[in-house]
Amino acid sequence: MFSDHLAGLNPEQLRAVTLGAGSALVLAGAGSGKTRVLTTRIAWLIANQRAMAANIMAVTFTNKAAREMHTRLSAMLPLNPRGMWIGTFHGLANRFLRAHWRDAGLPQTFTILDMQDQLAAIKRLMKALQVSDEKFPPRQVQAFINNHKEQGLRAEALKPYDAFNAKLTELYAAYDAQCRREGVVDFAELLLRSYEMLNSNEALREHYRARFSHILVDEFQDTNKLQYAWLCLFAGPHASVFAVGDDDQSIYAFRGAEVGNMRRLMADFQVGEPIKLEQNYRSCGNILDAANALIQHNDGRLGKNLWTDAGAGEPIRLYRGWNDADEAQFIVDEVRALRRDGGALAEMAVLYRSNAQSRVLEHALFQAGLPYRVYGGLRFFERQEIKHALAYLRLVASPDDDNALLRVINVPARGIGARTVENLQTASRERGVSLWQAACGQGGGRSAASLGKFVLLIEQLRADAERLSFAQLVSHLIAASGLRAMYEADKDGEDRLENLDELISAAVSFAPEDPAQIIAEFLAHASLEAGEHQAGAGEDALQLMTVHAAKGLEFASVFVSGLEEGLFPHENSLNDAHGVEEERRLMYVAITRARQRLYLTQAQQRMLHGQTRYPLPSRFMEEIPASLTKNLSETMTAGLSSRGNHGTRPAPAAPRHQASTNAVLPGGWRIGQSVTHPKFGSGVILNAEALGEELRLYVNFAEHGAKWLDMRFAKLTPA
Ligand SMILES: Nc1ncnc2c1ncn2[C@@H]1O[C@H](COP(=O)(O)OP(=O)(O)OP(=O)(O)O)[C@@H](O)[C@H]1O
Ligand SMILES: [Mg+2]
Repeated sequence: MFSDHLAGLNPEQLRAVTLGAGSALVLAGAGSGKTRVLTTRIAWLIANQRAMAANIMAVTFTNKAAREMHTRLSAMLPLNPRGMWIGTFHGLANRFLRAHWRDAGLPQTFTILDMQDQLAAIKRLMKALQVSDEKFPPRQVQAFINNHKEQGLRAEALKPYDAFNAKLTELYAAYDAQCRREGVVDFAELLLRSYEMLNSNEALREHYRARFSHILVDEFQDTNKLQYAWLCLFAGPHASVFAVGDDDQSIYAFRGAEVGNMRRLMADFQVGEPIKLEQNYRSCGNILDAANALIQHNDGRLGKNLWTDAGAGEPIRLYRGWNDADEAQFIVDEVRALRRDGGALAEMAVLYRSNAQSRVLEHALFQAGLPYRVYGGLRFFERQEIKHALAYLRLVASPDDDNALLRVINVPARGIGARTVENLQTASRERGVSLWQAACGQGGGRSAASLGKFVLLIEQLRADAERLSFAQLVSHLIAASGLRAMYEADKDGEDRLENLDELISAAVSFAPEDPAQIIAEFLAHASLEAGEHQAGAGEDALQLMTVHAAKGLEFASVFVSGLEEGLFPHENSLNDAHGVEEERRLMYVAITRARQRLYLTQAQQRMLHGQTRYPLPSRFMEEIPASLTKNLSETMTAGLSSRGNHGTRPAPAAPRHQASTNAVLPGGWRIGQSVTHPKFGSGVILNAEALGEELRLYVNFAEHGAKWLDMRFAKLTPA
């Protein structure tokens, strides 16, 4: 019975799930059941004939979340998920453009450029236009283009205010022209193009407005301006928009997301009072108290209270390693212990602020033989060998795809040199045709022979595509292109071969919406997929990811690592209050991922971007009441056995808390060392910051209290 699914809900949740027609906003803290309410509402709408699957659009934040929603819905209802539009903004925009490729001015098999492809396309363009990449760093050009697209602004709409800006605008226009010529779209373009189409085509807009009577949006606080405008085009005046969000978890302001959209939604869709959910079902009391205490340091919150009846649970565990390897080793040891007690690795997550931090953690995990998966690192579909194979596939689908052609024209090496490629590019520019067409028209000459073979290879693959099944085609193309042989000949190619085989498996299990479009659909899937396809999926593995990637997820045990000033909060954020507040919301997201156990770890010495740093503990640590925590670095005794052997070994006789503070600083100073100052008298070094040649020591003087000293000037001597 469907009512069973309603039985476990609390009264506010039940009210939200069963609201009548009209729009609503659920504004509630982490773990209060927003996503659960949203999913249950979809099922309720269908089970009660308020809507049919085809009338529903649900926007989720990640592909993973979309899949989970599918799974939960299928469990609640006998349902064909196909009819329902559930996905990310990008995923849904892609679906829309596939259905209307002609009106969108796109080839039927248009391909999607991911961020790397886009950067490559920009570099290529700048080279052709002879624009200096020193004056105009390609990444900056890329950011310029994407930021404007995300605000819904085309190059023509911009009003350059100086010469530099004018050049960027010109590059933006030229880049868009190149994409149109090649029939490719980047991520931001998916949304902008579909937005423009719906905006200008009334018949189409009315068609969709008549169709989608219910539009549901998860993580609404992170929608940006264009996404909101996009939603408004799909949602006619009679649509019920059901949005759930949490202003305290808004973590994409840097990308243009606006909490202001909540106010806009309330005005545009006549939403009454937001529905509040106050019971947290995810985390134990200590964890929740820590999250509440932390977020109270932010100003201008909409304000919410969260409570739980789960009991206080365990204390939050703190650990301060004496360097980053020590911190990583601590995590490894704890993970092992949790596992011995029966915990599944998949229920444990290690979170970090920046991707660069994962390297040290990975190293420690690898040495310990603990299986792990990194989310949002190098994604499966971004691996070199996979991109090569996909480029061949893209050429089969549309040989005019210049990006794809350039990627593999000489991979594996087949004697087509840079000169030949330049000639091709010149010919293509002069004649206004794609590189492929230029290649087909190339006559005579020795280099033309190898080019001719390449053309033949692609033509042959295109013919093969007609008779082979999709999976056969992928397998055949990996062999016929020479990619397989190339990696077989490479003594380190084993992993890459495994990945290529994994690609074949992905092709075998891929289910297209429209079998006639399987290649294009698969390519789109590969561009949009967020890395859940890593080899070894299915194996129980520890989860590693950035805090951003952890949004909406939950785990029994969570380690938040690298809690140091400059790292978390990130140094780029420190100059303005808004920056620090956004970092604090990010910390709030991190803490609230944990159900039973939370660890907060940091290192006193860290190697980052090739520099050794001696960071201060993160201010966020101080914002968590000590009564909720237990400090493991201080209760640890002389042991040191498993963790003492990373880097400089601390003095063996020292108790743990001294050992862990025994890093040697520039100039031979040590944390914990006794010192004398001519004016302040005797004291102990508590902390240090090093920036290049500069060293600052934080010394606690017996008579004058703690002070920061700049060691370029301070006359400090060992006691
Ligand atoms: N009424 C309930 N009874 C029991 N468990 C519940 C109830 N409501 C939600 N939960 C559980 O609480 C956990 C958190 O729910 P959910 O993920 O929907 O929260 P959320 O508000 O979306 O969190 P976040 O803000 O992190 O996205 C889930 O495990 C969910 O199944
Ligand atoms: Mg959620």
